[in-house]
Amino acid sequence: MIGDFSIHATDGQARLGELHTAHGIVRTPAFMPVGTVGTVKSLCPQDLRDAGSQIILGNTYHLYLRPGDELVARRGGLHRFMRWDGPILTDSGGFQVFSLSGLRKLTPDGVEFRSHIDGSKHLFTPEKVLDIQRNLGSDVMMVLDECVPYGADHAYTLKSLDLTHAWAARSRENHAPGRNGQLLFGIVQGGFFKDLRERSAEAVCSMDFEGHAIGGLSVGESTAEMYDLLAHTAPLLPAHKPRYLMGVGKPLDILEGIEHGVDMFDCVLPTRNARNGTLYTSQGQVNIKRAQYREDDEPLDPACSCYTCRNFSRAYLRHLYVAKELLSYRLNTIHNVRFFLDLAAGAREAVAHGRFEVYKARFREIFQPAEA
Ligand SMILES: Cc1ccc(CCc2c3nc[nH]c3cc3c(=O)[nH]c(N)nc23)cc1
Ligand SMILES: [Zn+2]
Repeated sequence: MIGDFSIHATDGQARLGELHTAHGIVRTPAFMPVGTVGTVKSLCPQDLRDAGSQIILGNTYHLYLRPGDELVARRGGLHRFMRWDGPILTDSGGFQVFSLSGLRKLTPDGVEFRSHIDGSKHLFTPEKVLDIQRNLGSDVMMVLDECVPYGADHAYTLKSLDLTHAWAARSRENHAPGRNGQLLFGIVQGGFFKDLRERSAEAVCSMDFEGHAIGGLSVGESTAEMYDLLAHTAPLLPAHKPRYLMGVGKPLDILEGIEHGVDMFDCVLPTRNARNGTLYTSQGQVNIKRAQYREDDEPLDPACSCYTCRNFSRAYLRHLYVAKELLSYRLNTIHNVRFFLDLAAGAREAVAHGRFEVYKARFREIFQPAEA
């Protein structure tokens, strides 16, 4: 049934699961490529399918401002508009307001902000952002929350929880479980305070959401801080529902999350870094602009079977990047998205066979080789 989450194997806290959505089953642990204005930059839907994408992220904030969620609804919803027939998860937009919009104001009713496109004034309330996500036709919707800025003190973070929890309750009230097959996930906040993380998990996980996200991480903190709060917070979320770690992360961060029982991940790294020539391979990171690749006939990653690695040399990829050719974006993004999707697919395989620890250790060797 839509919304069902079943666990098929476990390996320590790591689990192999399946989330049933209106547009298909998501096998977890899953990596979700980040789409912004109705596209995963430079990729077409077929590229996404070829790379193994199951579920992609759509951006509520951007689509609301342009072309408008009501226009998308009139065009049949985001799936039809962008020709992606798999599951789509959309964020509530509050986080994007704080990272993109200049003028914004937090009020008990919602977030007031000015469009970064034309300066027009807008108000995101818990109910409004659900109307937008319903218009987009998202399969998994997120509640409006306040992502507390890194470094906020205990008092501010505590006060912010009152708002975030009140908004979560209003969101659940506004969208009944199973409505139109669109799932609603709650978001746990609490900053970097373990007592507030417990308080938020207690409050949010008692509101009968179909899944729970860990918010407020990947906001500029150190890896050690992120891992510490992750280890503390993940087990507080009910094990029988999907756990989504928002905005995470680098390959090793995703594996750390899986080890602690997280099921869903999103990160802009594969797409953003593809555009600045930072490529992820089975031999570590490759900065394709480096002179050492000028005459390198080898594929970017001999262990990768993506279109880019099957057809082009590092020399050609470097040339495209240096020449600022549009094809550079596309070939680099095809590879990086495939790398992150293969990382998740390999993790599912490893958990299924009780070999996750070895799998994680292999990647640590690649991306964080032990000091020689
Ligand atoms: C299209 C899209 C882009 C990005 C996201 C996740 C964006 C994101 C975070 N990214 C890094 N850290 C993050 C924390 C939060 C958070 O606490 N709350 C919300 N609602 N989103 C977050 C979702 C969808
Ligand atoms: Zn490749």
